[in-house]
Amino acid sequence: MPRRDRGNTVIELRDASYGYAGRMLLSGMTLTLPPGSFHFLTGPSGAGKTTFLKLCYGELRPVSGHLSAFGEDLARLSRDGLARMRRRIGIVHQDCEFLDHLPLSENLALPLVVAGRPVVDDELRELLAWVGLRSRADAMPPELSGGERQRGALARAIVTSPEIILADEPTGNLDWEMSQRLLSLLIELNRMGKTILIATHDLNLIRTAKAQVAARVLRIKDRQLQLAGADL
Ligand SMILES: Nc1ncnc2c1ncn2[C@@H]1O[C@H](COP(=O)(O)OP(=O)(O)OP(=O)(O)O)[C@@H](O)[C@H]1O
Repeated sequence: MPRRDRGNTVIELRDASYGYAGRMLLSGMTLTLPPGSFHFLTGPSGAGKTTFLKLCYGELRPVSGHLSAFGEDLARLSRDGLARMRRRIGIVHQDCEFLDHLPLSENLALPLVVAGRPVVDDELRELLAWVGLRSRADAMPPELSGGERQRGALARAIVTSPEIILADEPTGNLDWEMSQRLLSLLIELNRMGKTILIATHDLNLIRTAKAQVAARVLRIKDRQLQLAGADL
């Protein structure tokens, strides 16, 4: 199926708003995420970071305004169209849930199976090695440490080669060394051309990233999405 990208936006919002049960949470959001860009999303707990990511991957739809992904208006996408769009997005969820009765390697293969794509063992092994989990392929998820789970979740998010990675507090429960390790994987993905958006509270992580990559910081404040200044 031909893709109708405009080529210069991965995610675009124009005056988009969202609220739960009639209570406005995010309003008047206007933003363009170009391909290959690197953004952080910050804001106090409860500000709406997870909600914003859910809007970006079509789990939620704006109550007003416009949101498009890869040039396609989410409001006009059919179920199939939405499923196709989601395959182009890798999501690292805050709780990085796995199916506990399947070994890590099979958890990683699941998105490929769901997408009807072949599972190539060598490629899975290579991906596991890239996130430093080569020796954990047969481990069951409950046996994994917090850092191993987060790296496993990142591997699972990118196994289908998505164009953008949305990560929700990917270093939330990690020590500083492991946070830096995860960040360096995300930076490497960005250097390969992937668009990255990371929700985080961790200002040290943002400072460390900004020393290595042209990262910009989005902040949710007073229900508005703002581009933060250079003061972080
Ligand atoms: N399904 C829902 N129904 C009603 N309210 C919700 C729902 N999901 C989230 N909220 C509320 O919306 C607000 C924003 O939640 P969200 O999880 O997006 O914030 P966040 O910035 O990611 O928070 P944190 O940093 O604590 O993870 C919170 O007040 C939350 O209670």
